[in-house]
Amino acid sequence: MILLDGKKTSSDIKIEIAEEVKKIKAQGKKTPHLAAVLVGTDGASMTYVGAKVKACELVGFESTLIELPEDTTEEKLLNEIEILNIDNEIDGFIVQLPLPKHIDEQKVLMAINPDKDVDGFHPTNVGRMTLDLPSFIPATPFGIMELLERYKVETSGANVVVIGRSHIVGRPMSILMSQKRPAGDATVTVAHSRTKNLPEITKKADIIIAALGIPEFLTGDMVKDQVTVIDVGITRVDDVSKKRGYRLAGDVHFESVSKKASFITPVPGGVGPMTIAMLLKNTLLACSYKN
Ligand SMILES: Nc1nc2c(c(=O)[nH]1)N[C@@H](CN(C=O)c1ccc(C(=O)N[C@@H](CCC(=O)O)C(=O)O)cc1)CN2
Repeated sequence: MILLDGKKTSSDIKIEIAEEVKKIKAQGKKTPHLAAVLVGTDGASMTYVGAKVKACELVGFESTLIELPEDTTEEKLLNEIEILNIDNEIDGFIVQLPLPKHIDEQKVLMAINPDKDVDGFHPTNVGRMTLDLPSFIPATPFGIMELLERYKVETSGANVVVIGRSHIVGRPMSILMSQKRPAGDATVTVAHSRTKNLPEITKKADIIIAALGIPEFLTGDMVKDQVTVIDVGITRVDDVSKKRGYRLAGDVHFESVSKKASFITPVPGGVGPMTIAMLLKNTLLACSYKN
């Protein structure tokens, strides 16, 4: 079993990006600048936005963090987005999800200028990606594709099962893996909460992408030997034996599945860090349009 090491791979990518930034600065060109908008004080969201800001510092990007209170109105948030849309210093920005329930997420994401939408969530970028046109690819799917490619996992003609159909992971993954691209050309099945006899489907999969947000849902008896498993899930499960009072669990029961898998991502240290690295790659691309 080979571990698809997202922590090491994301570090390699950040080193590559840092080298690119040094060249950009040496040429007197604009330094990439990423902004992040955080609404509220959800612990996980604060961790992830903090990691994005720290990653920017590491590679030499400029970064701006806008923190708004939990009770921020939708109108106030939309105003902040419009300010970022017209600020030429900002190359790309993200609005950290999830948003508080009183705010319409889709309306907020559609307010982001597609040319600055480094999350790749705007319908324009989703449409462009679907039509094989240059676009920002959502960071988590982008990171999964990069992992599969760098570890040379065979995907052409493979039976891929994507479990979960979210707009930010499952849906784009199903599109990307079916496209003619490195780590693509697969035959894709999208499973979800309404899928019947899921174990019969997963047992036939060469590659499984688990992105449904149910801790340790996928177990060893649900997969075949030599399967490749990508665990997108990350749930904080109470665990008093841990310093932080919780442990991180993926959607995959690692102990039983890793006994059968040929490749598997760990949680933590798999897809998560890749999400951060690929967001930086999207920001570098956004900035390149100006340089
Ligand atoms: N605007 C966005 N919101 C959210 C996105 C996104 O891509 N754009 N994705 C997720 C959260 N996410 C990025 O924001 C994210 C999740 C996990 C990690 C990560 O590195 N996890 C570590 C463990 C971190 C911890 O200690 O909890 C790991 O898996 O090793 C990075 C980014 C939802 N929101």
